[in-house]
Amino acid sequence: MDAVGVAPCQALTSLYSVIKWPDSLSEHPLCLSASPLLLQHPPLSSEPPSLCLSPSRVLISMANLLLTLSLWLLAGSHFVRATYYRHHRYIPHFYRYREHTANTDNLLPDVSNPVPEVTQSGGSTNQEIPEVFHPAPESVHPMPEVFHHVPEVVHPAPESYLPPQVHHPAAPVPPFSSRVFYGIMFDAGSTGTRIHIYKFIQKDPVELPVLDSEMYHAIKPGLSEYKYNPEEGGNTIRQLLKIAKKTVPEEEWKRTPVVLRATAGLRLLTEEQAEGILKEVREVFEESPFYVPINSVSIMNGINEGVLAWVTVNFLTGHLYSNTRRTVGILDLGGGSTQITFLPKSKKTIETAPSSYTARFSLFNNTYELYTHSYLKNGLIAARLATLGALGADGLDWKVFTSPCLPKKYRAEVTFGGNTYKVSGIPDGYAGYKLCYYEVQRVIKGIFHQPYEVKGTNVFYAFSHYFDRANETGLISERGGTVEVRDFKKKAKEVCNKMTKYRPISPFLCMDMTYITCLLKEGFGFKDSTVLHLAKKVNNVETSWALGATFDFFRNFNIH
Ligand SMILES: Nc1nc2c(ncn2[C@@H]2O[C@H](COP(=O)(O)OP(=O)(O)O)[C@@H](O)[C@H]2O)c(=O)[nH]1
Repeated sequence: MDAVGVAPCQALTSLYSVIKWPDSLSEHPLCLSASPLLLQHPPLSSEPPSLCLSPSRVLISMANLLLTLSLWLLAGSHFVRATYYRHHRYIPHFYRYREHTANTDNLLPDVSNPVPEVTQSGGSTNQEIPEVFHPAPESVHPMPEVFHHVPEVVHPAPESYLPPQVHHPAAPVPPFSSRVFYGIMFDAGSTGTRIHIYKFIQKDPVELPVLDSEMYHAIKPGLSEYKYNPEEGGNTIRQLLKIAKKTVPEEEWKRTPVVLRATAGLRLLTEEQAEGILKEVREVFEESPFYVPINSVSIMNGINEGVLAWVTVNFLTGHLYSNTRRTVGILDLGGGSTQITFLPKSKKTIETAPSSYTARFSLFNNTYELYTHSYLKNGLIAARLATLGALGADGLDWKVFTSPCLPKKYRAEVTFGGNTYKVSGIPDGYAGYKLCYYEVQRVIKGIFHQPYEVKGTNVFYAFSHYFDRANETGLISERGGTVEVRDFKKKAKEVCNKMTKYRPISPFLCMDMTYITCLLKEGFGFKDSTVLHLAKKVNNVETSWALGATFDFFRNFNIH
């Protein structure tokens, strides 16, 4: 024992000499039986294989043991600390360590943190609704909460996608485990009601969902035709909901929002008539198995109609959130109203526009100020009636409205907005492009504002009736294409001067093509050489405000 345990402590004897041990301990030796293991070792002395120490030696040994232990502990702690700093001396590790501490304590990010706003808004506003859309290029929008990658199916372009803020706290929350969710948007237009069922995929819980596909179906006539019979109108919605039930898997119904936005058709009705229809739609929605959010059924204003169509088209063409901020303008020719929307390159465009012709909204952390306007009663069908002098002439059931834009022998009844009008060509008079142009001019002149920039290099996408008429007259195929404004004029002349040939397509073709020509040239002020991209779909998704409205539902763009 001396050699093994006590000897190393000899140097510390002076330390122990100051300790006064109790007398009793100094009189009785303490014995520890040697374990079998110890017995295997050769004895260090001739003493028996047990360890007996006098009390004073026991005390000294215990003190030595304690001292040895504390020395080892002291050395150990120095070693550990030295190892820790060696390991964490690199700045990134150090910061990581600090961040971890902050998170553990549930602290808010430091005020000086360069990204707290995004982090906070992403965290608080998007808890309930999935942000639908794109991945932004990292260099520009590193915050995943804000943007999304463009769905591959829909967007071959590398640009990113949208993300507004959620203003629907009551909406159901797809859990992160769910990889697919849906949104149903009804477009209640003046000439028909359409259902758009969007399927989104949450590919990664960190990334924002992406648009996977769209199911589209249309039904005629529009809800405004049911102003005297809202229940019948409700039945058209029921029919379209059946398609939704077939498209959306049953287990998703309860959390799939169903929304309807009405446009010009309902805007043109009296408040009472429109409300009667909307109330009926709400009831139909309530009896459906889908999620019915607050404000799920309403009339959309013209500004939103233009802006949300712009969002759709720029999303589908990959222009949203691109580094260049290059975007395309949109031209939408509905039945009751027509919209023009674009992002001006020149400040003068906004400065010279009436204040109600501009709209601001936020998207991808950017604020856009667009030139946008919706001309009510200047949609293609409303314009037909206006050209004939029939629009608003309710109660004149006996009157036949005539026009040189119609085939001379044509006679028919036309229904729009729940009213029926008798129309005809001029049997003994003249018909043709020039006379027709003169007639349609009256519907446009003095009404349209020509934006400062429209004669410039902006690229415009035109759809709805622009597409339909260009397709019917052979200007473009079903797949779409580009035309110059002068192509509409050329084709209008041809159609008007050969009315018999084109009558089977539509007796209104001359009037429609002439109206489109006049609208583009004298209404908006486009040059003959302006190139228009005509598209019904882009990447298999309908070019309509409906997709933009779905995004706006999930994340409020705050359009104002
Ligand atoms: N393919 C397609 N065409 C549409 C869609 N929405 C509107 N349209 C076209 O636009 C035309 C008139 O739109 P409508 O909504 O009735 O007119 P509005 O009420 O004045 O906006 C329709 O006849 C269609 O040709 C859509 O989602 N897909």
